[in-house]
Order: sequence, then structure tokens, then C-alpha cells
Amino acid sequence: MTKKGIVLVNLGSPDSTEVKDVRRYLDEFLMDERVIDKPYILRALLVKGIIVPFRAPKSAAAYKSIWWKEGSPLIVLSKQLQDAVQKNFDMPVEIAMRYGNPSPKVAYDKLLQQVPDLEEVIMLPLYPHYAMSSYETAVLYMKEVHKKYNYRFKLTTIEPYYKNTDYINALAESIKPYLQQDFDKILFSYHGVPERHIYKGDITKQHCLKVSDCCHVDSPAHNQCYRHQTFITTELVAAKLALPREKFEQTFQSRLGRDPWLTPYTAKRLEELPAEGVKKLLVACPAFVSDCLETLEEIAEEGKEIFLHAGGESFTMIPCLNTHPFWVNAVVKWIKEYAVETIDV
Ligand SMILES: C=CC1=C(C)c2cc3[nH]c(cc4nc(cc5[nH]c(cc1n2)c(C)c5CCC(=O)O)C(CCC(=O)O)=C4C)c(C)c3C=C
Ligand SMILES: [Fe+2]
Ligand SMILES: [Fe+2]
Repeated sequence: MTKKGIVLVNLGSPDSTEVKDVRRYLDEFLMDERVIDKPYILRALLVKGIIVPFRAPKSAAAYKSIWWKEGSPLIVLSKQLQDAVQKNFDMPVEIAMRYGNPSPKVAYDKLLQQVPDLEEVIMLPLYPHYAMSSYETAVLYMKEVHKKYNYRFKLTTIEPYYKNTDYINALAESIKPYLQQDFDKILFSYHGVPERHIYKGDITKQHCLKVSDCCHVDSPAHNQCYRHQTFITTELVAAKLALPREKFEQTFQSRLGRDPWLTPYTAKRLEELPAEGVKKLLVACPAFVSDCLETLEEIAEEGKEIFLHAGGESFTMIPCLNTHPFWVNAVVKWIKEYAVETIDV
């Protein structure tokens, strides 16, 4: 039997809500060339000179409004998932963050402490969809650290699961109880990315955002097309829940800067929906596996305020998968089945 370990990889949070910690986190995050994809000098000027100094105090206040006594929701929920998955295995399960702590090295070393003759680590990125700024950077960083410290174990990566039946079922099960209440529409709000990233990721260079209704026309570009993958998740989960077409729509949130990002923008639709007769709204955020700043603050606080202010009557945020039993079972099942290296980023 191969001696294995598991690492769940998420985005990461600041160490605390202190402005200095938020500044350090934002600096690491936004200096990532797969997030702000500008040449180094321009990126450094933009990030260190403009974005971080202005954004850090505002982000720190936002984090303060959602912080739990145990720490950042994203980290706490990732740990809870780790514990729930661990109950099903003798082999060790650890978590690692792309930015901040715990770092990949800490996670690898903890696995080695528990299994000194470790032969393989199975890595599950906690991102259902492929984006250069999420899945790709997380996987590449885990590989970079693995190479840098010359770890001897093999690293196996679980590919994006945006259309995987177990993921879709878990998502549907987590949403189902909320459909019992009276609602006009369910909004599937995904983290956005700049349109530029979609063009960049198009291996054909002639499909994404160029062909009419590109995301519904077969293309090899879809293996790395975040927009396509989010549409597929929405359509599969809506079908699983038997939602009529007029009962759901998809938007993109969290735009940063002035460049065009994927549309429609969540905040704009939240403002428009009440005038279209949508007074009772449910919101789900399937791009996030764990609740985080973007769901708890941007949607549940800010988004709710925008919607109610525009004339909406009720706004219900559906929690992310977190430690939903169907999600834990899905992760456990994949780890048991998975030993195939299927993705090459
Ligand atoms: C779906 C996964 C994510 C993608 C894709 C993504 C792209 C992306 N994000 C930024 C900028 C920021 N994102 C921030 C927070 C944040 N982003 C994700 C996930 C994706 N980001 C998560 C889970 C979180 C929450 C982290 C937490 O601690 O709870 C932030 C920090 C907070 C803030 O100041 O708003 C920034 C900044 C860009 C620019 C981008 C694509 C280019
Ligand atoms: Fe983000
Ligand atoms: Fe596409």
C-alpha cells in the first residue's frame, strides 16, 4: 500500500483583522502574477503604491465585521472540513493556504511528521472551477514548494469538479431546504475574474468571448474557461433542483479595478431585480466551497443592503458547502477513488 496523505488547499486569509496583517496578506495576494497579471514593475507600483494602501483599512474593517472568535471564517471552515474528512481515514489530512497561513510547507511537514515514509500526497484544491487566479495559481504554488524543498513524495492533483455529480448533488442538497420558503428567484453569484483572464486562458485563442454564445459551443478552451465552467455548474444544479428557467440567474461578484470583468455584475443585478418584480431572493455562491469574506460580507451584508434598499423584501443567503455531509462524503469518495494525475497546469 502506498503511504498517502491529503492536503486541502484554499485561498487563505489575513492572520488577524489588524490593518498591518491585512496589508501583508493583500500584498502577497495581489502581487501574484496570476491575479494582477501586469509586468512586475507595473504590478508593484499598482499594488504597493495604490491598491494595498487604500484597500487595507477598508478590507480590515470588512474582515472585522465577519471575523469569528476562532479566527477567519474561511480558515475555521477549512479546518472543520479537514476534521470531518480526517474521521474517514487513517492517512493524515492537512490544510494549506495559497496566501498566508498555514503555508504549503507547514502542511507538507505536518504530513511527514505523521508519515515519515510518505509516498504520495493527494491535493484537493477547494475551488470547483478552473481560473488562473484561483485553481491554477494554487496548484502551481503547491508544486513549486514541493520542488523547492525537494520533497520525495509524489503530488497528485484532483481536477476541477464543477460538473462532477457528487459536487452537484451536494450543492443541490445544500440549496434544497431553502426552496421550501416562498421565493421569486435564486441568484447564483460567482466570484468574477477580468475578461482578460478568459482570453488569456483560451488555448485556441479564437473561442472564448469571440464566438457567439461561446460557453455553450463545444471547445477545447473549456478545460480552462472559468466562465464556461460556472455556467455548467449553474445549469446542472438548476436541473437537479428542477428549477424553471425564470426562477434562476447567474451573476459575477467582487470586481476589483476598472477593467471589464465577467458580467452581469452581482451588485448591479441586486439593484435592478426588485423593479423587475423580484422581491424575495435567495442567493447561492457556488464558486466558494467555504464561506468567506466574499459571501459573509459582500453578499450577506452589502448585497442584502443593496437589494432591500432597491425595494426588495426578503434576502436569504444560502451557506456554502462548508461541512455539509453530502460534501464531506463527496470529498471522501474522491480521495478513495482518486490516484490519477489528470491535470497538468
Ligand atoms: C473563486 C475563487 C476566486 C477567484 C477566481 C478570485 C479571483 C480574484 N480575486 C481578486 C481579489 C480579491 N479577492 C479577495 C478575497 C477572496 N477571493 C476569493 C476567491 C477567489 N478570488 C476568496 C475565497 C476570498 C475571501 C478570502 C477570505 O479571507 O475570506 C480579496 C481580499 C479581500 C478584499 O480586499 O476584497 C481581494 C483583493 C482578484 C483581483 C481576482 C482575479 C483577478
Ligand atoms: Fe478574490
Ligand atoms: Fe467560454
